[in-house]
Amino acid sequence: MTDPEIIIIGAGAAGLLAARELTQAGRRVLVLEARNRIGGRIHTFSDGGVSGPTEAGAEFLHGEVALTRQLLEATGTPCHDTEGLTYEVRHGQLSTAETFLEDMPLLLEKLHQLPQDMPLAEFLTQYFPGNQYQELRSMVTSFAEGYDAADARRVSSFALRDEWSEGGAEDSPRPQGGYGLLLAYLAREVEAAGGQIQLSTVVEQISWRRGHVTVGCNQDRRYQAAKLLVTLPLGVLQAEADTPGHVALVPELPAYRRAVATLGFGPVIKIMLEFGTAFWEQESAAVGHAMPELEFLFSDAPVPTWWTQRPDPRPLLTGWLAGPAADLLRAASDEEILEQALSALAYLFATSPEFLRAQLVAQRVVNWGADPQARGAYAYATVDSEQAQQVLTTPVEDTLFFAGEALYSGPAMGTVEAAFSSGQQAARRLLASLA
Ligand SMILES: Cc1cc2nc3c(=O)[nH]c(=O)nc-3n(C[C@H](O)[C@H](O)[C@H](O)COP(=O)(O)OP(=O)(O)OC[C@H]3O[C@@H](n4cnc5c(N)ncnc54)[C@H](O)[C@@H]3O)c2cc1C
Ligand SMILES: NC(=O)Cc1c[nH]c2ccccc12
Repeated sequence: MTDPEIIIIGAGAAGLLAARELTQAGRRVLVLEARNRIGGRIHTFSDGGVSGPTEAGAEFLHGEVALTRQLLEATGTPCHDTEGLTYEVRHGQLSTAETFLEDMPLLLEKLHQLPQDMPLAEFLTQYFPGNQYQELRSMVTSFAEGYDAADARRVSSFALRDEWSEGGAEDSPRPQGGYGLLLAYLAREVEAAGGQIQLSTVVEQISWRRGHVTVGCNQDRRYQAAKLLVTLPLGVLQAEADTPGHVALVPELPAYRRAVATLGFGPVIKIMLEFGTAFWEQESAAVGHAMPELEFLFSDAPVPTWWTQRPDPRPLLTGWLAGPAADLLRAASDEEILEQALSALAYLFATSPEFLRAQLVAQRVVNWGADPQARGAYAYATVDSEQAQQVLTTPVEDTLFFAGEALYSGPAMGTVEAAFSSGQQAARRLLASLA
């Protein structure tokens, strides 16, 4: 390719959607991607002994997802609702969960009366004080930490109010065959329109002036263009100099870095365990707690959340640890995490880690907080998010543009749809600046 007009950093959902928009508008585009694969926080894998496509990152569709649905249609990918029973284990007691939180109506009522936004932890101490509400405070905090990967001391109460008013996680369809299919399709479209996607290219430095950028990468490679779209994950933009993943800006953009620090970005550890059989379906000599038709399992175990692939009968259990609890394990080895996961499962199913190990066919631990190209899983709103997003979505001198799930200001920040939508918006702004 002759020199590109536009460089895009990152071949995730935001970067690839933007690249398609720009190449199809006739622009010369070069996408630089650090990893040896496309997709970023979408990673559908089939290796390592699993019996089918398995999601290491994004897995579910959240709410209205117009752009995602268009891509599902274009690729002929059907979507399956999850189905089955939700169980709960607390203090060693197994039950089927009727409702997530009995006091949800009361919680929502207080949230809707709240005149001014504040972090969740502050809201709970102020509006639900004392011993009487101890259980409520702890359940609500665990939910925000465990689902939104948020720190309760920072996450916006208004954002949670809006999320919970919409019914939360009840419907969780999945693309059959995985999200990876959509990203592979986008990459094909980009290449068909003349765009280039270059893998294993780690951007280390962005030097810029109005109308010109030089991007310095590993192996002393340099690329130049008139405009740059940065889709680096928020965690990478938050990384300080001399920490893994850091990308230098020359000259620096202090107001942008401050905005980046204002937004929340939480870690997730996902543990995929495939077994010889779905041993949880019936009670046996080895398994004290059977959970027939298990879909979701919520608990007080150190790895608290688990799910199956129902309606797909594959004997795969996915463990999920997020927020401050995942933060504590950022530096832990995968083997340590696997051990914790197996001992959590032993408690939950009233069995032994040895029994579980003997049943294990394939395993994978993905510690997103420890990944230098992500440094976390997804963004959450803080009290000052809106202003910060306004700063970050304003192009710098019509030369530097930013996109990514964290910059999407609609109701589903932190999702694949948010990333697609933010990529599309940034591409359109960029095109307008070229007109
Ligand atoms: C465990 C997990 C579960 C999730 N579950 C869901 C879910 O169920 N549903 C949902 O909708 N969303 C989910 N999400 C969120 C969703 O995956 C993200 O919001 C979305 O994929 C982000 O896309 P993006 O393009 O903004 O960022 P990314 O996908 O992170 O793309 C950025 C790209 O930049 C690259 N990069 C980083 N550093 C450099 C560098 N120095 N040089 C060059 N390239 C670099 C990265 O490798 C990456 O490919 C989940 C995320 C995680 C981690
Ligand atoms: N299991 C999930 O879908 C987690 C998730 C991804 N992005 C989010 C945004 C908000 C809340 C949860 C999520």
